Amino acid sequence: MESIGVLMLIPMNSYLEQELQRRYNLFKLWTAPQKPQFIKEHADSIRAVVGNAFAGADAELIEALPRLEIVSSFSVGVDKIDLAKCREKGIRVTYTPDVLTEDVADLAIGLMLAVLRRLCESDRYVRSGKWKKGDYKLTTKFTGKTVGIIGLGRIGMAIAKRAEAFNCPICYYSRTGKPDTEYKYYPSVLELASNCQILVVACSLTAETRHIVNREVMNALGPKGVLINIGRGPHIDEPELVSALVEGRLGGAGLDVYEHEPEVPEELFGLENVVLLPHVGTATVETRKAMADLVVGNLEAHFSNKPLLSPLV
Ligand SMILES: O=CC(=O)O
Repeated sequence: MESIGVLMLIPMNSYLEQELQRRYNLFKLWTAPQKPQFIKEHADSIRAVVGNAFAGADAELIEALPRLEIVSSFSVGVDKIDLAKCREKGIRVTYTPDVLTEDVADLAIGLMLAVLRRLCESDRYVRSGKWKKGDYKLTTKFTGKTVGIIGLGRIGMAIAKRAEAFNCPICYYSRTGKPDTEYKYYPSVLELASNCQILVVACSLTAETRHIVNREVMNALGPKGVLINIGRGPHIDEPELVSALVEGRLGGAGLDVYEHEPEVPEELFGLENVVLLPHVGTATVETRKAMADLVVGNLEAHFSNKPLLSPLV
């Protein structure tokens, strides 16, 4: 039987790579010196693409792979995949929801604590020997702060549950109110930002949610407000974020994602009210293995004509 060709776009997880290699004819795009040439050469055998939060199947790649049947993303965010094109061509799309929800929500709470209690800055204070010359200054309490969540999906809800344990009142914005929660709903992000102390971006990135946090929203959050982003960089107007922080119009920020990763605006490096992480929301050994198993499980299901485990398209 002809072995099934699977194209992996970038290196993402060695266990996933191994498992794919055991089952399929795995093409690793990043190893090719001439990528377009490589795709052309193997287009006749590639039936699946595996991407992630950084690299997905765009229209050009989809057009270049006439036998493509499925895109299986090693991520919950699918903004790098041309979903409309996949629908149009009958290409299935799977992703990795649920298995990563806890890690991302944990990290969001970690960022809130890190920014308000200045955890990273105080760690630097100890390491640099400054403690010997005097105590670190007072910080801000987290327990009881009002947390506003943009997007009350799986991850948004998991953040809300965790923040509730810190006695934080919860409010949220989403396209429509959720009848099954008692959290306070605001019909606009501006109203949400005006009524919370910590604003968290937890929605998916679409044309509608790009720059959902703009200058006006940051001004509404204000000089004591804290912005947390565990969604995608383009949710926030980044140059506006930099000026709001530099000018003191925003109280602080905890960021796991950026508009042009891995580029991070250098103006942020010297700010003690900012915590910067390198897009690690799902980056634990346990969760990455569960994500890898789901990618492989979806491909196996597809190629044995069984129902997909986590289909999106
Ligand atoms: O950013 C991570 C993901 O989308 O899974």
